[in-house]
Amino acid sequence: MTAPVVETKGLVKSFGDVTACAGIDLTVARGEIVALLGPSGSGKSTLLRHLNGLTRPDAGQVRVLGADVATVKGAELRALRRRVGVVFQQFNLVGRLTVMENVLHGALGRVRGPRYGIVTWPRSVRAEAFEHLDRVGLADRAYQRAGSLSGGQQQRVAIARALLQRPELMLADEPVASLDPETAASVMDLLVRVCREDGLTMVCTLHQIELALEWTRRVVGLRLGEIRLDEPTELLDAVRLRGLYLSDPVTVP
Ligand SMILES: Nc1ncnc2c1ncn2[C@@H]1O[C@H](COP(=O)(O)OP(=O)(O)OP(=O)(O)O)[C@@H](O)[C@H]1O
Repeated sequence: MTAPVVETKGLVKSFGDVTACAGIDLTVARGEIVALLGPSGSGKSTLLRHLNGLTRPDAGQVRVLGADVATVKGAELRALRRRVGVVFQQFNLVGRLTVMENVLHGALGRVRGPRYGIVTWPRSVRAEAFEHLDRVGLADRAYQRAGSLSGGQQQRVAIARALLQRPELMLADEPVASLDPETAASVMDLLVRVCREDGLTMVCTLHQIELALEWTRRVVGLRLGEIRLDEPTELLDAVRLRGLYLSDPVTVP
């Protein structure tokens, strides 16, 4: 059996007196497409940030692609981050640069030296970047300023940039929260499709129950920093998932 891509055991993380993760056990196998759902403040983003070493646990274990996130540092941490692509809610593109330059930034971890302008990148990397732009449907926008694109197009560029990293694990933190419903569905479709095509594992925080039900294979529901539900999507429905968002009896005034 191959080792899990993600394995947390008893993960605890607090910020002052707020406990964001209250002992999380989560195992994600290679190739799984997992949604993290739960109300605001339930710990979804904090859990996700542990998975590329942006946050370290106060207690418990976090293993990602074989690395121990509690202790990994220096070159080993950089190597882990190269293997983990991240897509953010706000796209995080450099708006004044072209679409192509933004995508090329995805290769910075494996192509040495500062790069100024597209032609300073090796031809093979440019070709690979162009392929990914084509996959996300934006080959014809390669030389346009990234800041001039719509939100949905910018997120497609961010996905192409993450793919150029050649990641094994894709993390997406509310990747469609800033988009209108139709665009959100098309970007989710793209994200899940490219992950499947490339055999990537994906963990994605979402606010929209319907998108999780339609596009992901497994839902992990968080509440107050704990996993309250972890099931294959096919066994779930919107009514059960909405239960995650209802107040706990103990917190009702
Ligand atoms: N860097 C930080 N400093 C202080 N508190 C933090 C920090 N990061 C998270 N928290 C707190 O930890 C709790 C969990 O936050 P987190 O962002 O993980 O929740 P979330 O489920 O992703 O919420 P949302 O859906 O609103 O993004 C919240 O109470 C939040 O205020």
